[in-house]
Amino acid sequence: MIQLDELTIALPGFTVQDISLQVAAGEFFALLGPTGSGKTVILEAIAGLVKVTQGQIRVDGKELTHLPPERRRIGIVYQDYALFPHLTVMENVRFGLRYHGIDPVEGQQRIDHLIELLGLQRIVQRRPLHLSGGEKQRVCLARALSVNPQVLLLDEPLSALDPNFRDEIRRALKDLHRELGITFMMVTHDFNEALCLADRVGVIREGVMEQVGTTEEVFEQPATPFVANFVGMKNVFEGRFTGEFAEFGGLSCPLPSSNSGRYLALRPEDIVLAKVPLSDVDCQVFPGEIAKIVPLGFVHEISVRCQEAEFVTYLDRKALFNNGFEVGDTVTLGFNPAVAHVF
Ligand SMILES: Nc1ncnc2c1ncn2[C@@H]1O[C@H](COP(=O)(O)OP(=O)(O)OP(=O)(O)O)[C@@H](O)[C@H]1O
Repeated sequence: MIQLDELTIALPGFTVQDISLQVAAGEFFALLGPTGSGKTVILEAIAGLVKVTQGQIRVDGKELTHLPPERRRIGIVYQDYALFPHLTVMENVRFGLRYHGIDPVEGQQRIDHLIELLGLQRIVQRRPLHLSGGEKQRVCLARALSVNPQVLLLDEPLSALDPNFRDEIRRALKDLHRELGITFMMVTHDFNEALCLADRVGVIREGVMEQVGTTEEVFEQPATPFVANFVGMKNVFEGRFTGEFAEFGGLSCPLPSSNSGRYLALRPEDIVLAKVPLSDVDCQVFPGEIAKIVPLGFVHEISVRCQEAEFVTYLDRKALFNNGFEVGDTVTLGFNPAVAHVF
C-alpha cells in the first residue's frame, strides 16, 4: 500500500502541495493531470529521487520519506526508456540486481520468469538500438521488476510509443499487473489511458489534488469544472439550480430530479444537432446558431451559440457533409437532461 500524508515538495518556482492519498496494495492507480501539473515530481518523491519538504511517504506501513532510492524496493519506468545502449537486453535487465544487493541466483530466476511473461526470449542478446519502441518498453518493465519491487511506478509509459505499440504495452501492463499482484502507480495526461488501465485515479492541477476516486466515478461525476473538462465534459456551465430547473447562459432547462450544485456539465457526444426542429420527448431542445467549425482529424468540433451559452459537440465528416452544416446556420440543439451532470 502507498500512503502519502500531507506531502509537500517545494521546488524553485513550483510546489506540490499537501497531497494526502492512499493506494491499496495490488491496486492500479493513475495520477492524471495536464503537463507541468506535478505528476512526475510526486512519482519521483515516492521513488526517493526528489527531496520531500514536508509530510510522509509510507509503503506497506513502513515510512521511507527520507530513505535512499535503493532501500525502497520501488521500480520505476520512464516514457523515454533510458536503456544502456552498449548493453544487451539481458545485461540491461540484470543491471539493478547488484545495486539492490539481490542474490544473483534468485534474481536470475525472477528475470527468466519476467522475460517469458513479457515475451522477450528471442531478443535477450540484442542491443537497444535494434529494438522497436514496444520491445524497448517491455525491456524497461522487466528491468524495473527484476529487483522484486513492492510498487511499480510508471511515468507516461505509453506516450513515446506509436499507436500499434501502445496497444501492445497496454496489454502487457494489464497482464503484468494481474500476474504479479503488486501495486502499480502510473502517471499520464491521457484520461483514456487511465480508463483502460486504472482502478482508481487522482486528478492533479498545479500541484494540488482536485479529485480522487474510482475511474468511473471521476469520469461520470467529476467534482470540479477543471476535472469535468479534463475527462471530456467540454460543456460546463455555471448556473442557478432551483428545484427541478437549471438556469444557465440565459437558458432554462428542466432536470429529471431536484439537484443542488453550481455547475451543469455535458459531454459533446451527448448533444445532437439538426437543421429541423427536434421533437423527441426526452430531449431538451434549444434554438441556436453555429459559431465555429474546427476540423480535428476524424471529427469536427462544432460550437453552437444558444443565447449566451456556447455548446460544443463533435460530428464526423460524413455527418457534417450530409447535414450541410455551415458557420452561421440556424440549428436546433438537443440533449437528454438525464445525462447532464450537476455538481
Ligand atoms: N528538480 C526540479 N527543480 C525545479 N523544478 C522542477 C524540478 N522538477 C520539476 N520541476 C518543475 O515542476 C513542475 C512540475 O513538473 P512535473 O514534471 O512533475 O510535471 P508533470 O505533471 O509530470 O508534467 P509532464 O506531463 O510534462 O511530465 C514543472 O514546472 C517543472 O518545471
